[in-house]
Amino acid sequence: MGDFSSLGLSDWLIKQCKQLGINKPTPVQEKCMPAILEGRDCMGCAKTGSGKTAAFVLPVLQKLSEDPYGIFCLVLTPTRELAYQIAEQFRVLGKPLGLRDCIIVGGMDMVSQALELSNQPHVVVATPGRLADHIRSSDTFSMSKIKFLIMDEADRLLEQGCTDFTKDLEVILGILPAKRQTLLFSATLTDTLQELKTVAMNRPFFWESTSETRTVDELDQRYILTPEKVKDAYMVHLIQTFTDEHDDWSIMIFTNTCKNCQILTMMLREFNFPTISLHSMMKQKQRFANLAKFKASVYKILIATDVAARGLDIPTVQVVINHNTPGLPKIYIHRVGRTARAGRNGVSITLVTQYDIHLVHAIEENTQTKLKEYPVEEKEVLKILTQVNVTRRKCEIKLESTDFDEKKETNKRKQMILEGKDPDLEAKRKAELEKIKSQKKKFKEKIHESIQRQKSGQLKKKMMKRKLKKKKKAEQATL
Ligand SMILES: Nc1ncnc2c1ncn2[C@@H]1O[C@H](COP(=O)(O)OP(=O)(O)OP(=O)(O)O)[C@@H](O)[C@H]1O
Repeated sequence: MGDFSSLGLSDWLIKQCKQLGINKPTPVQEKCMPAILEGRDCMGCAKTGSGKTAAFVLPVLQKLSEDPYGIFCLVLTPTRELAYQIAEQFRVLGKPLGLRDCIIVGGMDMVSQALELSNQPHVVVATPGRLADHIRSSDTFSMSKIKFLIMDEADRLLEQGCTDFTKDLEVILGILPAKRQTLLFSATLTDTLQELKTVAMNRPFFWESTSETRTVDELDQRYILTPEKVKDAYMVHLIQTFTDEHDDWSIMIFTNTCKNCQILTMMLREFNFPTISLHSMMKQKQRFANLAKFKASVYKILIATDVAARGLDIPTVQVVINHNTPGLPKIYIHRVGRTARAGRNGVSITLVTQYDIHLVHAIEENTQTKLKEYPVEEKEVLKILTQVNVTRRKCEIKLESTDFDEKKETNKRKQMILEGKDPDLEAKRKAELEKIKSQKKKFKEKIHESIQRQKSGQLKKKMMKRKLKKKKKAEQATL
């Protein structure tokens, strides 16, 4: 493996890297940085925690130092927390340049963001929705001269998931110059390669790590097969065991919904575990504050939805627990990738119900890794089962008495308004659709009934005929 200077990095940047303990380039850095410094587009696909951020930050800073101006580089990323983390890397590594960065994410004050944008920062790190809002509503900044467009977690940005960035990306790409370098990075690029190629067209250099497996070797991947009703007890037992055995540990727990995230947090607090949550129904400031407290080990357990599944780099995380089995292998790869980063060891434990076994098979096939069973003293789990389930129910009742569901409804309405939809009209449409669906269902049931009736009528007739035939035969025989 070469060193940073043989890749073309300047001494001042190498010195900055050393200060952060970055001494030798990782493979993704070694392969992608020369191509980027050469002026090529680049798509880098490397495992979680393998240093993809520095693979694009370092060459951008090198180029910026040769010709500094604003706005030089735009980084797009799917989550707000990740935007802050990337901006921090730029700021720390680019300190000697007096780098000015600007973070444009939802949930924060739009006016001060607009002001920062108009001051021509060198680097803008943004989530697509908020940046597109600024482009639509203001003409006080220009991105027509940017040299670099970077899409971190590029596959997530380009896929049409529950948060669809397509429209916002169209707006953003519309104001960027055609002559630019586009850099795309993720641990799971290959699934969306074709879409990505349409964004990066300048002789793109594509690099993917050659390893057969898609997760890191340092990660011990485990599962526990459990009935749905015993899941929480297993989780509490696991946390208790980790607490007893380790002083210096932190755990990330992933769950499927904001509500579940909230309930599990309340429940673990009832058991006196230092727990904090992160999900999209929280106020943005609270999200940042909770993440900061977790990073600083004030709280040792973070319960999150998939909003925290990608990119977050928290070296103290030794354990990831999947409270639900992720429906997609890609999501699994990112979730478990929050531990065992940069050569460290880590454990992931996925709670699997009988209905999720096919999902585990899909994960194993995709990652080319076999998950091993995590040994647990079942007796110990059963001892706490009733207490855990009663506590959960108590927390559910407590949450129901708050305005959590109402807030969810309000958030949904807000989202619709932002998407240019009328929530009342949408509700009416939904109700009409439901009506049509139920009418169709009734109609189908009626048809089914009448066919059944016809069939049974025909059957009766056949039976009658058979009876008559038999009777005739019997009469003829007696004659
Ligand atoms: N060359 C290096 N040597 C040692 N550590 C490094 C090196 N490059 C980066 N790191 C450190 O490795 C950690 C993980 O890096 P980074 O967050 O960039 O991973 P990533 O590949 O983007 O992961 P993910 O796919 O989860 O987003 C960071 O703490 C970073 O400082």
